[in-house]
Amino acid sequence: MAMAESYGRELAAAKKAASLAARLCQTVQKEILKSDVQSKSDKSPVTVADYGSQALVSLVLRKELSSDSFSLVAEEDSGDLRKDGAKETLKRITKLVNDTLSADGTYDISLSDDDVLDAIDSGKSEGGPDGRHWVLDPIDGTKGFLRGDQYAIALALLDKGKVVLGVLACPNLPLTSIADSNKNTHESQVGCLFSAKIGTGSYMQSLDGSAPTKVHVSNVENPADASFFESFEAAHSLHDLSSSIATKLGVQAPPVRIDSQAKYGALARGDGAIYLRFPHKGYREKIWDHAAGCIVVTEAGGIATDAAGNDLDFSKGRFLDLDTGIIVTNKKLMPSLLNAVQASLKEQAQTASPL
Ligand SMILES: Nc1ncnc2c1ncn2[C@@H]1O[C@H](COP(=O)(O)OS(=O)(=O)O)[C@@H](OP(=O)(O)O)[C@H]1O
Ligand SMILES: [Mg+2]
Ligand SMILES: [Mg+2]
Ligand SMILES: [Mg+2]
Repeated sequence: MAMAESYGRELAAAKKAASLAARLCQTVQKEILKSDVQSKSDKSPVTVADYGSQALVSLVLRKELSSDSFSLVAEEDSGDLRKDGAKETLKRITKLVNDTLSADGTYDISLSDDDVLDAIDSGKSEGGPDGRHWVLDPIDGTKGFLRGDQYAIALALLDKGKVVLGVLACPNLPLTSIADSNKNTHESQVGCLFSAKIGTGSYMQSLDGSAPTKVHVSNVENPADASFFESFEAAHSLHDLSSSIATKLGVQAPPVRIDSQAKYGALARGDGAIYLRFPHKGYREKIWDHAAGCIVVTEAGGIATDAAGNDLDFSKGRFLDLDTGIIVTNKKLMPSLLNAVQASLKEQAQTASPL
């Protein structure tokens, strides 16, 4: 087709789905009970809110778009919920989903436990380079969520392997900049919804429903004035490597540690200028941890690449196939950031003890 796709209906559906999921997560975060936390086979935490959020997003997307070719690549699956002993947890998830739907009032439906399991399992797609695939992280930053800190509901759409739209709901992110966080965290209202569609820019609105306003990455050119974000969890990124890169680049300010793809949202509106993510060797990045964040930042005028400067490739299935790490910044800082990254990686390789 010669005419460019507009993806308007899809973006509206994605915003609706992520906002409803955010509401469910907020309900759970208010009353987090220890018993709500399950441990997946890889020992990472998963809560009733992760499952509930995934079920809700899947349901809303299918209701809003009623397409036969629905494909969803999502983090969670129902395996653990189908086990003996998970009945109560499943009931709680079903109730959370139904309560959220009925409070919203758009859809006059009530889901059974089986409907919820099926909705969760609609996220088993493998993605890939052909056709359209939704990509969902029902809660990104589950550890942050459990601490009462930052987390995000991250939803994106791939079309022929490219991210064409993304939304990030960040229920605990202040509407005003977190750069000067000591100053205003107490007064500032929280709950941001970022959204981006290819070729049309990035927007932010309040999760409570204000009008969207356009956001832009920081235009800092001098690294001395730049601040950078990295994962809160040291296990998720090599903090020593980031600090060596920052020193080489001439960054003065200490890193701002923040959970989840809220980092991409904060960067897209210029709260900080650089996001560095260097997982431990052997960790494979998943597409749902970056797809939405990536388009929110690039449509705000930024760039996200791997440590070699290559664009992130979301067309390879559930994993991102990349060289070493992910770096995100504005266009002016990228060349010097890439140099500093390469130099630090080289040093690291030289000092690593030979086998
Ligand atoms: N070892 C390791 N290395 C790198 N990344 C990992 C690792 N373990 C987990 N994860 C993924 O990190 C996601 C959380 O995002 P962040 O690291 O940005 O935030 S946080 O500070 O850790 O909360 C987190 O996403 P969620 O599981 O959705 O919370 C994981 O996909
Ligand atoms: Mg997880
Ligand atoms: Mg995640
Ligand atoms: Mg998650």
